[in-house]
Amino acid sequence: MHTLSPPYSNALSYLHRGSEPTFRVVPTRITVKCGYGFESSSFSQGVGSTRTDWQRACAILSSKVDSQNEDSNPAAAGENIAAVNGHKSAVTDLNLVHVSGEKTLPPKPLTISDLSPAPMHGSQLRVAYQGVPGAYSEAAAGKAYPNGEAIPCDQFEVAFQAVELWIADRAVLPVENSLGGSIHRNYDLLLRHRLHIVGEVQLPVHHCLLALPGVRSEYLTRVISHPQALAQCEHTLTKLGLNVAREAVDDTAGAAEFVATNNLRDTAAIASARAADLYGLQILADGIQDDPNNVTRFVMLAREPIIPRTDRPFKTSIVFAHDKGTSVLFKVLSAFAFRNISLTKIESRPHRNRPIRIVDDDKNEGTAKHFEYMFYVDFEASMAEVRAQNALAEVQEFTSFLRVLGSYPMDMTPWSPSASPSSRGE
Ligand SMILES: O=C(O)C(=O)C[C@]1(C(=O)O)C=C[C@@H](O)C=C1
Repeated sequence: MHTLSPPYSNALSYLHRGSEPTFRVVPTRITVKCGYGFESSSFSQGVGSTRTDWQRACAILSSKVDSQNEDSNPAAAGENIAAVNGHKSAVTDLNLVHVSGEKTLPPKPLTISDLSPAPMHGSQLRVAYQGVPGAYSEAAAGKAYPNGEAIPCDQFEVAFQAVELWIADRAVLPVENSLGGSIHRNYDLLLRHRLHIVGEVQLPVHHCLLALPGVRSEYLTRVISHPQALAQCEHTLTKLGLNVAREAVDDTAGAAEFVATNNLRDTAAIASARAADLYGLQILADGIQDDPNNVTRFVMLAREPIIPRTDRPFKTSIVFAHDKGTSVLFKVLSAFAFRNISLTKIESRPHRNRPIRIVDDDKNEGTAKHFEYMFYVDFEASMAEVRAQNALAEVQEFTSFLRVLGSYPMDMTPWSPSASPSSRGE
């Protein structure tokens, strides 16, 4: 028998926990060594049409750029660690932030000026997302936090760390798409990091084929985009006669920006209409996703969980494993079925610590090699409901590892699929 990790170890203690930190450390002394300056873009703010424009307007939290700076400044190598007022962060593997010129100073105690109220009453939430302006993740961050300040990050992991290091207050990250399936990387990162899911947003994703002005589709030898976007448009590209090379890049808007800045007349990008505007590209084809109802589900992550409620529909996300492998799956799922709790998602990922279980057969017939999994389940109930607490108590008995990733309001916004070309009079 094992115990649930806080704050779910005891349903009552969970219910009585504060939902948001009352105070937070303001990272005024944290700098992001990205070479672009340290202003971040706001959702309401235009970012210009070229990379240079938006580089001026925002910083990408980039581990890559930081390591380039390291090369040019050998004295700083090995010192690129996160710090607030000289207090080093526990996380040192990504060179996310660097405090310059303070190498010899001992850590200073935090003072009252390092603390300020959580950004709940007027001040802007800083929301990390992966990609560059024009990415769907930026739109999802805007839907989740309409008055938030968008902070682009070059990798999913950087977005997680931005929240852990108080550079951002929330991260908004994709977990699954209705056509392309799960974004496995984020499932793995949810387990590796200690952030809590505090909400979800579902974003209709409407893809366009973008190219430089004047380029015709006959000239194209390559289409580039995020692998999910390429998967979501696979059949339509073929129907359009675009049997050209398809190459994966980090994000859809990054693909558009790459075509524009490198003046590539033989390459098209799959990205949003907003990316076309931002990077000065023309739309060769509109609505090229294979299904008009193409939706990506994003989760909102925070350092603290929210208090679960029962006055609106809630979802709870858990991850579990068992020493004896998949044999417990049926028992675990029956704990929900028995209480009429619907599951909305089930996903399995390789068990990180023990991906294979070797079992020698008693009858000397050989050795079975079982793959081991972590199971991720989303169910439609709030942790404030007794039936959910009882179900988890039962799941706990059947599993050797169980963690509640979050209990959060379901996205119930009215369905509005992205506008099709015909509905826009084209
Ligand atoms: O590349 C982007 O624009 C993203 O925001 C990433 C992403 C994803 O990871 O699935 C988000 C939504 C779409 O499904 C396509 C790509």
